[in-house]
Amino acid sequence: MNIKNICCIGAGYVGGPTMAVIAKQCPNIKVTIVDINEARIAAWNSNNFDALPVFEPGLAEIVKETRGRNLFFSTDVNKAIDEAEMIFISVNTPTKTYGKGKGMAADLKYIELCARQIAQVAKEDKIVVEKSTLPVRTASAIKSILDNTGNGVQFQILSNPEFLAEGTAVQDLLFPDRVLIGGDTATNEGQKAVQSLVEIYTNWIPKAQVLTTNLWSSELSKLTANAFLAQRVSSINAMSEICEKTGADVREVSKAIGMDSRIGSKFLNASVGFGGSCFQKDILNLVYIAKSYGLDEVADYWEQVIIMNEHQKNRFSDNIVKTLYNTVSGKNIAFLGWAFKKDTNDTRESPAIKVADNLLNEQALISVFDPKVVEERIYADLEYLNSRDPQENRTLLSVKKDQYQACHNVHAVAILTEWDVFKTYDWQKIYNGMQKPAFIFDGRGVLDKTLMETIGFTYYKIGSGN
Ligand SMILES: NC(=O)C1=CN([C@@H]2O[C@H](COP(=O)(O)OP(=O)(O)OC[C@H]3O[C@@H](n4cnc5c(N)ncnc54)[C@H](O)[C@@H]3O)[C@@H](O)[C@H]2O)C=CC1
Ligand SMILES: O=C(O)[C@H]1O[C@H](OP(=O)(O)OP(=O)(O)OC[C@H]2O[C@@H](n3ccc(=O)[nH]c3=O)[C@H](O)[C@@H]2O)[C@H](O)[C@@H](O)[C@@H]1O
Repeated sequence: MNIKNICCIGAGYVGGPTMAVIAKQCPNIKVTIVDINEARIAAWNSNNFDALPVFEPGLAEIVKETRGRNLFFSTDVNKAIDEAEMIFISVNTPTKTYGKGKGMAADLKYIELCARQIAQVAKEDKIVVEKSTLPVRTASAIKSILDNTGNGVQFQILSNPEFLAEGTAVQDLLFPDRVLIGGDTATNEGQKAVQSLVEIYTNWIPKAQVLTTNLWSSELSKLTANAFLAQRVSSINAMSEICEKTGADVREVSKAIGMDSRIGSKFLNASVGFGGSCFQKDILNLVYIAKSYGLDEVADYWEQVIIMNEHQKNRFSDNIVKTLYNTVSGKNIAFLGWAFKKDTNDTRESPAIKVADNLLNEQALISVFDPKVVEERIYADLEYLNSRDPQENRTLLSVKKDQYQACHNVHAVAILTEWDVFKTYDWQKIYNGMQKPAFIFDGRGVLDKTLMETIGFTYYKIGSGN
């Protein structure tokens, strides 16, 4: 089946970039991205390309090229569903904050609402594609909702999880390691639906990299990939603590083990902890699934990845307090970076939030500078934790327009995100403006130790034992 009209429900970090790249690579397909969030759609439609809702290198150029040609953003969800032959569901699937599975299971209410809306609106056969990350076997729940409308419309469900990482989304979408498509292997219709999605991707991706599986393998592979990636970060972070006690350097250890081709060199950067909207959520979801099948040892094994990550964030703030003579009350600490990684404005589950919260509990005064994150986002992140009165957050923490303002007169600088630009700052100037002794706590290992110590800083680098 030659697809000509696609719709994507959810104009977020995944829906926006993913569909923009499909529109770019398939000029003959009309792609409409819909969302109930009017402000988000207005921002996608804005002519201020610096203010698109998602900042990703290269994305604004693609939106400029395709928007109005074959890429459209709209709040008219029903119309887009009605017109599309293939509907991607790319809505959020956060950790449940209520009821059964609270704090662990994925909240599928947005997915279910989409399925019900598709069921209600569709008058012709449709292919429904799970783009969101979902618990294994969700496709059967979606199918059950869609098949019980009684209007005779036939639906095929595909699983097509997204593996892009933020900050490199466009490159990841243009040159993915693989694309995964799961479908119904038992019927011809199921396999035809799989092929129609394969045909879309093979417009720019070599066929050998488009992998097809059954639905459940596809759904579970996404959770598995994120669990393995997060596990690597927790594993190297665990080693970073041993390095600090023993005089080893975690960067040397990473290099040494990464040269073993069985281990590989990627994803071995020790850090103040992993963040992002998905690693924690997806592992918690995996833990919940394992528990629900009575697989307690499996659940405990994966839960340890999260426990280690929490420990890494807490030990970073504990170390700041301990080094600053066991109290930070009334002391000024600059945060460079708030995003959960470089090259994104996304702050979801950023380790900076937890580290700030810990230090605010100790009555520190924090000034933050991040090249891409806006002030209100930072306050919203803190307010979400509900640790103190929102006004108190605004009194204790201020957001600065540049790095020199943020670091002026502070006792310590903490680096929370690995923005490349931090390396280019005039660190002598920063040192001159600070209280002495001047401390740097480099939670991402981005600065040069020798240079910092020559300037006069007392410099702590995560995972460095000397
Ligand atoms: N953020 C990332 O880098 C990645 C995320 N994922 C997965 O993709 C999914 C989406 O994630 P994000 O794009 O980050 O979420 P997001 O929160 O940025 O975007 C989701 C959008 O869906 C909209 N939405 C929710 N319910 C809707 C409905 N019924 N009708 C219309 N719009 C609706 C929301 O208003 C929101 O704009 C999640 O399952 C996530 O786990 C997968 C790979 C990467
Ligand atoms: O499902 C998702 O949402 C996505 O989750 C991650 O992508 P993302 O969270 O955008 O970014 P990563 O590059 O994976 O970084 C996640 C966190 O781990 C940290 N990290 C990563 C690598 C590393 O070596 N060390 C480290 O601390 C990063 O700083 C960041 O806080 C996966 O890499 C994507 O494949 C997946 O699609």
